[in-house]
Amino acid sequence: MVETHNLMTNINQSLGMDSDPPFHETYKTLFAVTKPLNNDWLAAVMAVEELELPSIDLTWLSLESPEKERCKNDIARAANEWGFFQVVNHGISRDVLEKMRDEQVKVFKQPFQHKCREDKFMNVSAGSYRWGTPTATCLRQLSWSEAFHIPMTDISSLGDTSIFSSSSLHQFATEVASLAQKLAEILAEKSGKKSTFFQENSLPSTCYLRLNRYPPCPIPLFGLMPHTDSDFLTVLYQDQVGGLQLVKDGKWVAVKPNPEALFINIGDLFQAWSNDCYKSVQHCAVTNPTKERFSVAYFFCPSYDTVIESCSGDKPSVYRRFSFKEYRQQVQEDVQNYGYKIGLPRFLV
Ligand SMILES: C=C1C[C@]23C[C@@]1(O)CC[C@H]2[C@@]12CC[C@H](O)[C@@](C)(C(=O)O1)[C@H]2[C@@H]3C(=O)O
Ligand SMILES: O=C(O)CCC(=O)C(=O)O
Ligand SMILES: [Fe+2]
Repeated sequence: MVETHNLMTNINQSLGMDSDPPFHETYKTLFAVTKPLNNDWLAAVMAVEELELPSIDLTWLSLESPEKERCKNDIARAANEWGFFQVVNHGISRDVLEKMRDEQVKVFKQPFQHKCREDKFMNVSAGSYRWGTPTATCLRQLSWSEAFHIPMTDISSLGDTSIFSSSSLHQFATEVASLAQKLAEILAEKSGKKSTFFQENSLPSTCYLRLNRYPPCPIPLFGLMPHTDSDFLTVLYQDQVGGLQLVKDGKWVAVKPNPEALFINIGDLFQAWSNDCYKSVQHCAVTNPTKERFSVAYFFCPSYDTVIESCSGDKPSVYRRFSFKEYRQQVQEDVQNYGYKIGLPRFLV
């Protein structure tokens, strides 16, 4: 592993690729102590079956026909059985998606030192650029990726001094936000909850975009550690490379990429609010040995003081009442204290 590390460092330096975060240098001791081929988890990560997620054609939603109701039912069923699905004919044009991707590629190509700057150059809140896992004590705990967390409020105020082109991000974020809202309302209606809840409680200030880049990695690692999302739902726009995996019926499966689709997953808040009707499933990203991979996630969140009441019909509440603020704080505290998120089990009745 030490040789691989040296080789990669030399290649990167000779090609002048100083946009990559210094993964090899920073984690060289972890590379030195891990024997990848003997690790079951590495083998498991690589040897999973590739599946196509349930695909839902949103064209039907704009037609007043029996198919509209069938489409809504398909969305609810996928959220219940998989917690994940893909949508096609989602109404976001190829042009908007391509501009977003071009922007993302351009921003990550900036020299590493620039990406770390927290001034007008990036013009996003401090701490929005992250890479690797500072607390990792073995390769298994390392996320081999870099990311920008951009709150929606920052997107609307990006100025000309920022490296981000505000129009590409703004247009993408606005359209994805309205898609998220539409899907959330359908899911609320189908689980017997109030569908106006999201108009009342979702504020752009808490929603955010996460721009992910997964550099190629010589050995199989997590690009993003297994986790569930802490929001209501997430819309993911990913490229063709593949690497997203999720748990289905207790087994890790790989998601087949689809350039025509956006990928939707249920977050913890929806699982709690729907009283376990919809599933917030564990997912992760794995690295590719030769190709870099890009994805953008939009996290649909309510305002911090929104109270999540877990109830549906006659079924007793699975979770106690909690506010989004309380949930976020608990997740942050757990990540800090234990290095991982505990999530919903903390809020069981
Ligand atoms: C170390 C961690 C930070 C994170 C929770 C986790 O245990 C693993 C994944 C991280 C992630 C990725 C998606 C979302 O941005 C996030 C808020 C989430 O729910 O899982 C973050 C968590 C975080 O930043 O606190
Ligand atoms: O990049 C991916 O495929 C997954 C990203 C993700 O899960 C996240 O950003 O929360
Ligand atoms: Fe996620």
